[in-house]
Amino acid sequence: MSTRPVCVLVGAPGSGKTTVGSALAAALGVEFRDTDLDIEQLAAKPIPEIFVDEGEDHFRTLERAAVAAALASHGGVLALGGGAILAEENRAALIGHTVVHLSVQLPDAVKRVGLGAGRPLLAINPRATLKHLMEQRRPLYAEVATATVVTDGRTPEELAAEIAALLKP
Ligand SMILES: Nc1ncnc2c1ncn2[C@@H]1O[C@H](COP(=O)(O)OP(=O)(O)OP(=O)(O)O)[C@@H](O)[C@H]1O
Ligand SMILES: O=C(O)C1=C[C@@H](O)[C@@H](O)[C@H](O)C1
Ligand SMILES: [Mg+2]
Repeated sequence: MSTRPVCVLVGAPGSGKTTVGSALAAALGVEFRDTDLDIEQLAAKPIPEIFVDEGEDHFRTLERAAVAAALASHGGVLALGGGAILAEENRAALIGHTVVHLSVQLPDAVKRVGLGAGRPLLAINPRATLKHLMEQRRPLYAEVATATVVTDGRTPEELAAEIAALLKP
């Protein structure tokens, strides 16, 4: 039998995929994996450096490979990068998986992301760029999601408990 994630988390930057995903994995007693971290380990450098040195297209190529590998081999909670759903190949690969969309509105996303360093796509005019990214991607998150959890004003622990309850058969 092939291994598949118990849950895949998707959502905008700052939606809490990494934070809630770690808490959810701990609550379920399974491993947490994050394709952003997989890519950084494979490239042996942080994502902002990949964007600067090789460009976004190269990052997206690494990301498609990381998503396919993780979906095929990870049995725990899997967080995808915020832009992974842009690739049709990734959206198709998610069909048949349990995919939770962590939804967030702009005010909470801005508070959480902080509009500082570390997110290369938000380097210029961060608030307007984040707003645009979120509007462009909202239908794509909805397309792949089997459930949507509203995260605004809620703690990562509350959200992890809610998702754990959703996953119960
Ligand atoms: N529900 C929440 N309430 C308050 N703060 C949160 C919540 N979820 C995440 N945060 C905080 O927001 C910041 C961003 O969270 P996180 O890195 O988990 O987002 P992400 O969805 O993984 O983003 P990215 O797409 O950039 O990987 C972190 O500092 C985290 O502690
Ligand atoms: O929203 C995005 O496109 C990104 C989000 C992060 O998770 C990283 O995957 C990277 O910074 C790109
Ligand atoms: Mg993350």
